[in-house]
Amino acid sequence: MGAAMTDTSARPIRTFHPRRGRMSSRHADAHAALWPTHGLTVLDGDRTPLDLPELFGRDAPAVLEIGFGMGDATAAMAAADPARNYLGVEVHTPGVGNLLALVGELGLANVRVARGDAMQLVHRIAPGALDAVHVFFPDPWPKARHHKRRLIQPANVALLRDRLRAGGVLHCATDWPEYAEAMAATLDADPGLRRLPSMPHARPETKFERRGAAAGRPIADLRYTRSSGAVPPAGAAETVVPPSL
Ligand SMILES: C[S@@+](CC[C@H](N)C(=O)[O-])C[C@H]1O[C@@H](n2cnc3c(N)ncnc32)[C@H](O)[C@@H]1O
Repeated sequence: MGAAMTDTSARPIRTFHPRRGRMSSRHADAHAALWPTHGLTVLDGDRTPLDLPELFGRDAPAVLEIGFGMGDATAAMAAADPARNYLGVEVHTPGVGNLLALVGELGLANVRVARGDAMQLVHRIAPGALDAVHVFFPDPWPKARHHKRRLIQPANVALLRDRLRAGGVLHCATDWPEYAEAMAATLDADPGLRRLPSMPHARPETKFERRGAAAGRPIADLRYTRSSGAVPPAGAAETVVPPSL
């Protein structure tokens, strides 16, 4: 690939908690074996276009999963859906190692694993290139002063919608009722998205879903499709962290 295109103009607001974590030897072995062929490092500000058919070695409908955690649901979905390519992106290193281990153990040829900030990666994906985007149990950031860190907010939704093909699906799930309401309001307000009936069984249960359900929290699945009509260009602007943070 040619020289990297970078945008260093803005420092992004982070949607994730910095978390420590070490890879187990199973994760480290999988990382050593599979990262060169199945891994992708996401660098802040890198705007080099990502060629999805080149990344997967084949041209097939592509699903992006943002914040896959330990990757069990990603691996299960990819195994059950070999005709589509699955690109998972996560910042948590043990999760990256775990998904790579599952890729090796299950022999998944249709999975690629990106490490870094998902919204940085999304900028590198061409408009209309994705068949689906999955955002399962994103960090709820319950305190009002942290709501700006939530992944599902208007500028991010506009960017994700722009990367979907017409008819492509944005599927979000949360166990946090107040975030579910805010998500629905944001997604309903996007001019290029149309709500679909909820289909909770359209995905496997995730680790964080199990935790939420065990704590008695209700699970909300919100599915939207990108309309085929013209939509305003994505408000791809990244916001800047105020100096006080
Ligand atoms: C609450 S966990 C849910 C994990 C998994 N989807 C599940 O349901 O078990 C949210 C995950 O999203 C990841 N995450 C949050 N913001 C992210 C971002 N901008 N890019 C990549 N991963 C992100 C976090 O590291 C965390 O692992």
